[in-house]
Amino acid sequence: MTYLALREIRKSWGNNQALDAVSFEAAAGDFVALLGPSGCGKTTLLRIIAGLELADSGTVHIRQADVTALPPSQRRLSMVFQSYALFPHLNVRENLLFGLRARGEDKRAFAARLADVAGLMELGPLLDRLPAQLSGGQQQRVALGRAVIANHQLCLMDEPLSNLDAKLRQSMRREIRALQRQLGLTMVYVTHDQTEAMSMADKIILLNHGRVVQHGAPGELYNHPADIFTAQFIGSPSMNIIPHPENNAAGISLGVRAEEIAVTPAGTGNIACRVAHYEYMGAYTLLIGALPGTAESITIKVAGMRHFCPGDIVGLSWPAAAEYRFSTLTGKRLPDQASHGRPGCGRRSRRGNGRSPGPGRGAALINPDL
Ligand SMILES: Nc1ncnc2c1ncn2[C@@H]1O[C@H](COP(=O)(O)OP(=O)(O)OP(=O)(O)O)[C@@H](O)[C@H]1O
Repeated sequence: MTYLALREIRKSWGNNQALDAVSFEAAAGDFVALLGPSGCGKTTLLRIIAGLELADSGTVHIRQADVTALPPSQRRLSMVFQSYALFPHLNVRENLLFGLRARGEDKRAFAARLADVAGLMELGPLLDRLPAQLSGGQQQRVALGRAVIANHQLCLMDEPLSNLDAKLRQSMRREIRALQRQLGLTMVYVTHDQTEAMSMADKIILLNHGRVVQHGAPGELYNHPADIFTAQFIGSPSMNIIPHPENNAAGISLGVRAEEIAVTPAGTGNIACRVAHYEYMGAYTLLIGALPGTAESITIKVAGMRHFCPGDIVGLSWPAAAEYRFSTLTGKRLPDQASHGRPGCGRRSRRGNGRSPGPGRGAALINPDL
């Protein structure tokens, strides 16, 4: 069942069009991530769903009802903000109960609901503390608890983890996802962090300049990016976009992910590159190379610890199935070549024979003028 539907939402601030005909739907129990770079309109969209901001045009439907004109209090949803928005002078217990009191809900049920949420969020021992006496992670948990205690099926979150350190962020991601599943919440989650969206969401709505660039399951965006923007926004490191090495391929840019490229001896592989530098990351090494005769650089991800000599020439090889072709002019992805294109296939089927460091498409493409 469609739980949330946005239709053709537009919003401008003066001359600045923050949202341009944004539409999407979320089914009951879906975890939807609104993803995109800073300023693309994510928070504005979330606030419009919540009723904290009014759209210039377009409609918001929740549970099949048009709520576009309803105030936030009548939309039956909860929201978690980046800043946590806890009341500093209220202890954890009172922060958790604040919304229930404000809505005049039945006091006889408070104790049981408080006990449930305190248990679920492991807040029991902290109920008498003020927010200032909590760590960032604990404050975050109170903010989540406040959303959960409201017992609304639709939950909106605006970059809820951005104030936490990397390790805590990772564990909170799992907690939020587990909580969302356990309670069957329909979640709309704003983030600019593609890793967060990839690891948590059932569906990603990727925005840029107030428009939906592409939407779909994480694997869909990763394996079948519609354009260069999606290709480079999804995945880490970003997909390499390089000039097509074949002379007769003017107007075509080639996309290859760093993890699909193997380093081969100079004079072999698909293209040659000059080692610029490398970064050892523990489980893998990132090699950053310069493509001779161009201003382009290329990033290669190789397993384990590897050493390279800056200035050295190496070959780079990748399976044909790992290549994406884009129009240099429009940035749109071009249809896969018949030899290896399998539209609609998942990640595994897109790939060829993995990372074979063999000669690839070969010697004809190697630029010997280094
Ligand atoms: N109250 C406002 N008044 C004027 N312009 C605004 C207002 N709120 C947002 N904007 C503008 O609308 C655009 C979208 O902003 P929004 O906060 O929705 O982006 P965002 O994707 O959430 O960005 P970030 O990730 O940096 O929070 C931006 O250009 C922003 O400057």
